[in-house]
Amino acid sequence: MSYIQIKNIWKSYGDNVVLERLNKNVEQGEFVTLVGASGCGKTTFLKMLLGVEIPSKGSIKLEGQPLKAEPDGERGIVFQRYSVFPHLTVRENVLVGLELQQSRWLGRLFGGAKAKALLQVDAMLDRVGLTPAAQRYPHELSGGMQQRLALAQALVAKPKVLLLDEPFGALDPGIRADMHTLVRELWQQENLTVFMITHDLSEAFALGSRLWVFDKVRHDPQAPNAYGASITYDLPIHKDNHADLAQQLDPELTTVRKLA
Ligand SMILES: Nc1ncnc2c1ncn2[C@@H]1O[C@H](COP(=O)(O)OP(=O)(O)OP(=O)(O)O)[C@@H](O)[C@H]1O
Repeated sequence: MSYIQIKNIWKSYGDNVVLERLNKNVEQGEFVTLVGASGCGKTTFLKMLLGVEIPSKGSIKLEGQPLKAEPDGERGIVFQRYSVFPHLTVRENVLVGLELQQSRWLGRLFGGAKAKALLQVDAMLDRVGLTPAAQRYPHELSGGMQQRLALAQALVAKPKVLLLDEPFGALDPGIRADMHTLVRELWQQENLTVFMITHDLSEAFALGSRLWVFDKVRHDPQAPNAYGASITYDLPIHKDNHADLAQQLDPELTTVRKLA
């Protein structure tokens, strides 16, 4: 049995069919990179994996169990546009990641539980290199530091699945390279299963172990919303096949570039 089983997923909003006929199995520890034209439903797919969107049809199973209809500690997410609590320090923001998981109803931890949580928070800040900035507020951080904080917040609750929605899209190339190294380390050390949306194919090749291209296979010019996107390519990524992949993906590459 595969770790994640995606069976005949469809997603519509009213008459707008966004995704159709998604059927995939993913094993634990895979790093799946998702590319496709803007608006084709990649974020919607990630939200279904997170549990904040429900498929219109079909099922997603994690370790054989249907996904819970709301996010839980099993899955952590990082968005491109970072959204943390501006009035909380870096350390407090990461603590929130644990409090939301461990104290569902109260949303706060106290006493011994809080002291224990803070040890985890400090260890996580150390992993992402933010210990010196622990007492700073988000507006005092650079873009790269903000994304490190977003990663720390998503990972502190020890999720098994990490969902990344263009997490590095707004970063300068040098900072991006640092973030790639960090994400690779965290992926390998924590044995995470990762899904990452990107508009940058070289980033997809550099980080992923598998590439999915989302695209529409059916079009009706009279009714552009009648058909959704499917996964049209599912390709293994190896260190030495990037050039071959780029060649195979030429039409998509153009689309992705045009719309990025
Ligand atoms: N809550 C919603 N209600 C109605 N329509 C929605 C909702 N969320 C997304 N959509 C629609 O679903 C389609 C897919 O959106 P989505 O954000 O998943 O695309 P995407 O591939 O991630 O795009 P991008 O690459 O630009 O981020 C769009 O047409 C969008 O307008």
